[in-house]
Amino acid sequence: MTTGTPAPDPQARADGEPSRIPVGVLGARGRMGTEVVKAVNAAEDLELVAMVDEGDWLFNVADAGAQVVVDFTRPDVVMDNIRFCVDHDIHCVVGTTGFDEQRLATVAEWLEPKPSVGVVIAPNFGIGAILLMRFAQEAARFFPSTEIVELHHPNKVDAPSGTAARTARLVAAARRDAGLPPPPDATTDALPGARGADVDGIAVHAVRLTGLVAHQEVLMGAAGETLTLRHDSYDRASFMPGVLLAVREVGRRPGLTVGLESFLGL
Ligand SMILES: NC(=O)C1=CN([C@@H]2O[C@H](COP(=O)(O)OP(=O)(O)OC[C@H]3O[C@@H](n4cnc5c(N)ncnc54)[C@H](OP(=O)(O)O)[C@@H]3O)[C@@H](O)[C@H]2O)C=CC1
Ligand SMILES: O=C(O)C1=N[C@H](C(=O)O)C[C@H](O)C1
Repeated sequence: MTTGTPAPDPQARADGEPSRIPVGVLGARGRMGTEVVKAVNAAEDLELVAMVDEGDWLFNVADAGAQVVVDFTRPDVVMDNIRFCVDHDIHCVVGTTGFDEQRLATVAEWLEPKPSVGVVIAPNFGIGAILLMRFAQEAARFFPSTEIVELHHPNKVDAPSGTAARTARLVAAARRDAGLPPPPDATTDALPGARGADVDGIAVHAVRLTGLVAHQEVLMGAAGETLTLRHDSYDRASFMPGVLLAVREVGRRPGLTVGLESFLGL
């Protein structure tokens, strides 16, 4: 340990005031973007410097000096946004869904020549949802049957949800690690779609319903018993503590981080 005068903070302001992290928001007029703008404005250590929506000039975030960009846009545009930010040495916190292994590998490749840039991609910033994924992973090996039901507001563009897809992959991996065979619940005669989508061998069912926000159940079954894990986001405010944590931490986590688990010490 060294003693004496601490090294100067490269972000410290000349007037001695604590510096604030300049943040840009992509998808700023959307359901999530609106909430992020409010949360950033309310945080004393963050400064909203750019709001970009469809049709706006993406260069605004670079021109405004954003050090961190938060992206809640759409699966079909998010890759271009990340590419732009990485190229301009801007850290990214990405909540937009639609990431498969191939997309994640592409982002990791873009980051290779940029050793100081961090990108966090998390399908869900809700603490309860992250814990549900962890609990499902833990329980997976004890139950031969597992299915997932995700329930969302009717304006959601993608199905199944990014959270459900990641939960299915995590559960499937835990089952494989434990040597479990695929769930034994095949149906010989089903209308197409009735048994949900197959994500890594796990059936995922998507409900869209006016009145809902974001909800997920993981159902597990063994002889004579079931376990149901459920999480409910009743308000998009539920995602904000996780988003702000990622904004504050991403600069200290270069490279690609998938999921917020490691930021929570999980
Ligand atoms: N990780 C998490 O915790 C969460 C993730 N999500 C995910 O976030 C994403 C957004 O969800 P939500 O806010 O409900 O969706 P919205 O449709 O309400 O918001 C998306 C916004 O992005 C805008 N947009 C479209 N293209 C661009 C672009 N090229 N540049 C900048 N902005 C653009 C849209 O504009 P326009 O409407 O004009 O097209 C819209 O304002 C989804 O993928 C969703 O699944 C949602 C909740 C939590
Ligand atoms: O679109 C949404 O609303 C949500 N999207 C994310 C997902 O697809 O998992 C997270 C949350 O479920 C809300």
